[in-house]
Amino acid sequence: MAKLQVAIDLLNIEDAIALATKVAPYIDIIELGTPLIKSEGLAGIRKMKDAFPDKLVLADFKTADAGELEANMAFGAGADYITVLGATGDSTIAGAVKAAKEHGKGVVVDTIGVRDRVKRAQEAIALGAEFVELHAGLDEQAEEGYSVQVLIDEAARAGVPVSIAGGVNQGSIDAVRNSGAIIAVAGAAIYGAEDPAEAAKELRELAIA
Ligand SMILES: O=C([C@H](O)CO)[C@H](O)[C@H](O)COP(=O)(O)O
Repeated sequence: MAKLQVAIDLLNIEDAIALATKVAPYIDIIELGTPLIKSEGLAGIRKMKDAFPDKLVLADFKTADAGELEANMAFGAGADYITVLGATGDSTIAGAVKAAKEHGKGVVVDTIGVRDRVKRAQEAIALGAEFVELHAGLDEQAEEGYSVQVLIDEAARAGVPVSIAGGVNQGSIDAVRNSGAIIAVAGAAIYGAEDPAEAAKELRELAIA
């Protein structure tokens, strides 16, 4: 696996920066989760990028419309990546990709709510997305019978660059790596850990094992 991404689903940017400070040595991409962005806005993105100029910062906008406009907002605030929903129309993805090219940044297409994630991932890459996040969100994870294994199996079949997000932890990261995913995304496994730095270190070691 090439990279480890921490998804920060906290609501306060000071807490988020404090967490990122602890885990930064083990992390490649710092994600401001959707609730954090809704809480702190574009100023939160700017504060995070200013605190970590050498890290890639991902703004989890989950954009559903006005792709070019929202991507310009995220990149203008310092984000390196923006997420756009795969469930939305091709023109929204294409608009965000246009903005990304102008800024020298990247679009990540999030498969939340998409029925055929593999097919949509292939379409999103053809539209110019840098990679696709095969993602089961927090609500889907809470549904009975959910297992991250479904995403791992899809990553192995996708044939395009993907990350996996949706309950990735120390128990599953080995399989995530072997699936061919280029990025493992871990949220609760890090921010919910008693010792987030130790959790991130462990995930990093398992990710490159
Ligand atoms: O994107 C996420 C979710 O939609 C809330 O914003 C999570 O950050 C993502 O699912 C990763 O978090 P974990 O599932 O806790 O690893």
